Amino acid sequence: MTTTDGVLKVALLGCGVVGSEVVRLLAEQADELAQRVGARLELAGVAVRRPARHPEVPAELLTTDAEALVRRDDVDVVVEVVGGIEPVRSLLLAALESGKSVVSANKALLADDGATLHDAATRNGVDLYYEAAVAGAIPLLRPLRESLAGDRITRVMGIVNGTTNFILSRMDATGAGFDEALAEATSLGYAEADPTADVDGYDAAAKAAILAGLAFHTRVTMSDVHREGIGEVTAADVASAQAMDCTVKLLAICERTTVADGTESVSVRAHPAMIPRRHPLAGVGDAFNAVFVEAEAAGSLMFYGRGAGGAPTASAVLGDLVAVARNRVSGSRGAGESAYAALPIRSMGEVTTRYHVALDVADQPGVLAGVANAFAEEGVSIQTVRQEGRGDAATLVLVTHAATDAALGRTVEKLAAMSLVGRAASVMRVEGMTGE
Ligand SMILES: NC(=O)C1=CN([C@@H]2O[C@H](COP(=O)(O)OP(=O)(O)OC[C@H]3O[C@@H](n4cnc5c(N)ncnc54)[C@H](O)[C@@H]3O)[C@@H](O)[C@H]2O)C=CC1
Ligand SMILES: N[C@@H](CC=O)C(=O)O
Ligand code: NA
Repeated sequence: MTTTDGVLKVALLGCGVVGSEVVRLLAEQADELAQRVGARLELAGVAVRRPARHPEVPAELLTTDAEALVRRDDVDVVVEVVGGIEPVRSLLLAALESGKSVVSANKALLADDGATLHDAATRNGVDLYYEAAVAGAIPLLRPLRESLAGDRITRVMGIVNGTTNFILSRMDATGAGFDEALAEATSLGYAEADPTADVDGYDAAAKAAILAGLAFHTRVTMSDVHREGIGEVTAADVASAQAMDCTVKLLAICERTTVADGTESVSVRAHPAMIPRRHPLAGVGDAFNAVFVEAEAAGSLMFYGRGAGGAPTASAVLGDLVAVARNRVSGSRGAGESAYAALPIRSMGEVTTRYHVALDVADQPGVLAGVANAFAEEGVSIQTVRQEGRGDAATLVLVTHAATDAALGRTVEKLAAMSLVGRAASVMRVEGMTGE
């Protein structure tokens, strides 16, 4: 569909942190956006739950009937900044089925059931864009989908959750415990009233699923992602990381693995890990995000910036809105989903990782041999070992070479069952270290 009267009508669903900034930027930049698109972008309506709470929006645009709004014939593009699965999935499907293009910031929905939405977009010849859903303002999905479409991406690793990065940065800088750092994140407005999705890693896992799908041309959903949050990260873990010149980050890691017979699979995970301080991701502080992309021809690329917040996220939403609006003006559509590779998902147990293990041990002859034996029995090779303290307060700190996550997990279980070994003071994966 092309615009006939030089105007494209936009239905906005949701007017919270992000939506209110979309409204502001659309109004403030109306003339420039019209020049860039070749048509004026006008709000057809703004669906909210409580109209009285939105004095910033002209009253005649506000509605509580999102369904009627997305079905209106005069609407060209639906912008969704509500969040969650339902009723949003049904609303966006209705929009796509009735020929509207969709811009969304909703990683939870895209990671849960992006395939259904993509299918509807393709069937109806319209666009589905969601740059804001991963790493907010940082242009990342379009580079994966377009700029790197001629290359072969092998790995995507990054910090994609601002709230947890702020918490871990505070724990690292001040020695604060998790609860104290979370309270500070809440008081500064980074963490939401219910920070579960951030703290428990759901937000990072959803973003990892979206990144893996785009990077490897395959379908990945939330249920394919191995997820661990940062709720268990202790001040002792952070101190342990510091002792080996590392810091703790919540990482999203998407990898393509090729085995000897040429068979390929992908692994997708989001979990806390220690990374060396010299690694570029270690220097990403506060609520910032950064993502490393490794591609065969391009080599390593790093994307850095604000992954959260109203204005930065609205920037990405408006970028998508301009892109889909331009397509409508020219009567075209952008690249749709590319999932031809249909790669199998590698289970976490098969993924190759490295562990840092700090054990409270009795400082007695034979302890080190017993510990080394537990690793050897599982075929896990130790890279470094050092002892901190003496007597009852002795701690053995080991860093392994790469081994399967399953073998490392079994090793830790064996260690925990040994009589001369007390509690494991810290067990954490290590990423970004050079060497095997
Ligand atoms: N806040 C951030 O920094 C970022 C947010 N996002 C995503 O953007 C989306 C919106 O996030 P926020 O603006 O932070 O959330 P928010 O909670 O501030 O705003 C959501 C708005 O949607 C409204 N709403 C809820 N159900 C509705 C319904 N059925 N019909 C109409 N309106 C409804 C709510 O009243 C609220 O005003 C989410 O998908 C979120 O994951 C993505 C990147 C960053
Ligand atoms: N809650 C998210 C916001 C953006 O996706 C975060 O903290 O990064
Ligand atoms: Na982005």
